[in-house]
Amino acid sequence: MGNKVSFDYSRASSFIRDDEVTMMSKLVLDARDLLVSKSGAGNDFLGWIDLPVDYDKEEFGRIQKAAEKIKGDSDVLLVIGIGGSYLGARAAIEFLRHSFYNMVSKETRKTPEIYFVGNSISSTYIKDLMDVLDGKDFSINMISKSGTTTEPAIAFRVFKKMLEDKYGKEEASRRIYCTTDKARGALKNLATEEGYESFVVPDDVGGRYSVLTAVGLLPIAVSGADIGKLMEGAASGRERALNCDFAENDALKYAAVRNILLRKGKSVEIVANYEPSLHFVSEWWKQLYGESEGKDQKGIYPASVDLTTDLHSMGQFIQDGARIMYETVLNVEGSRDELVMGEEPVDLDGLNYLAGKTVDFINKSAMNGTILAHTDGNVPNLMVNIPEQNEFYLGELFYFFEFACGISGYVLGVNPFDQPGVESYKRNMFALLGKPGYEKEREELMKRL
Ligand SMILES: O=P(O)(O)OC[C@H]1O[C@](O)(CO)[C@@H](O)[C@@H]1O
Repeated sequence: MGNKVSFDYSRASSFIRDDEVTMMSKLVLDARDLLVSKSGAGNDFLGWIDLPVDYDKEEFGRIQKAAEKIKGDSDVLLVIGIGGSYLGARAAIEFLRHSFYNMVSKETRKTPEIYFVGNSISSTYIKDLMDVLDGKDFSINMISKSGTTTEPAIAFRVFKKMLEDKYGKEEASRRIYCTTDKARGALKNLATEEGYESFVVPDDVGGRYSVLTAVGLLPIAVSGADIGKLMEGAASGRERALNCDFAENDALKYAAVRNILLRKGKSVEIVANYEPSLHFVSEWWKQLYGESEGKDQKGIYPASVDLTTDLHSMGQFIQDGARIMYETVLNVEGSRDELVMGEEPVDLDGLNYLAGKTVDFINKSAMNGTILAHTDGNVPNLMVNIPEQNEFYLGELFYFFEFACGISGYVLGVNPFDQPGVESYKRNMFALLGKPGYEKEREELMKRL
């Protein structure tokens, strides 16, 4: 087991020549210069680069205090947000805490149940969540950088009313925590007006790069995870990303290799995990790379599978379908818990050959067998090794992917820090909903429906 998050592309060596890596390393090093000198496209949004070492300590303390208050007075925390305003927190909590976090008893867990809402527009989901809250003390962390996103705003209106009906306006206002812009937006205005405790999404940190701000840190702290260790891990990832030469720099190597593969026609990257608790790390990663690189009719389509689960569904396509993808395995080297297979006196299920083996050994054998099978099926394999599931390594992992993403976007020739494409659906939705100011668009769209 290693002692850091690391990247290994040795199993893709039959698809990538050393001289290709040497050539690409020059582009990648230029991209790093562009990024750290803050002279490239999107340079208003590079606050995440130094966050692990240069964050607001006063606010960090307030986050920890707020988390303690929520732990003390709430059975449930609702986290309202969408995209970068929820995926990092959800990824971290699922990665770090019990697989059945909300279901284990409060005595064992010692922290509130945590539910995520405002990441869809489903009335069924909202109503069902209201049932879950029945009779429980709860608080809300409303997270929106812009403060105007429709999905979380709808959920907030519903649950704010529920909170006010239950506790009265004054106590409700002490149970609402807003994470938003420091000065602008409807949510900031509301927070100021109602006196909600507020945390800041810095101007120069975009949503998908915001997990190490209050956006991620407050819910993660409420779950009982150590946010100090998370920042330490990110600082270690930053140190290596900024200062190591190419040969020792995993983030640069990952950015280089994925651009080499793209230029060979591999336009889909499938991130694969073998631990269900990494499902939302993949979801977080998909937003990071999808919004950063998918523009100007370019980019690698970021996809994900949970294995071995999806070997029984998507496995067929990966092994044998159109050869458009490469696979990046998130390999947790040391499993958190050990389970040894027992021996049965009569071997009716035919599993006695596994007696005495750990379930993790079986999982790793499935992983290694799959990697070789997929490689034989012409799917280049990349590995991101994670020594174990703790806060430190998660911090390193977040930073590794964020840094590599900025570099990779520059090598691709796009601005990795904007997302102009996400406005189109919003324009149409507002027009169809009859939002003032969208009358002309509405007329046009109605003719097409
Ligand atoms: O935090 P906000 O402003 O509500 O945005 C949420 C998400 O919506 C997007 O702006 C896309 O519409 C993402 O980039 C962002 O993470």
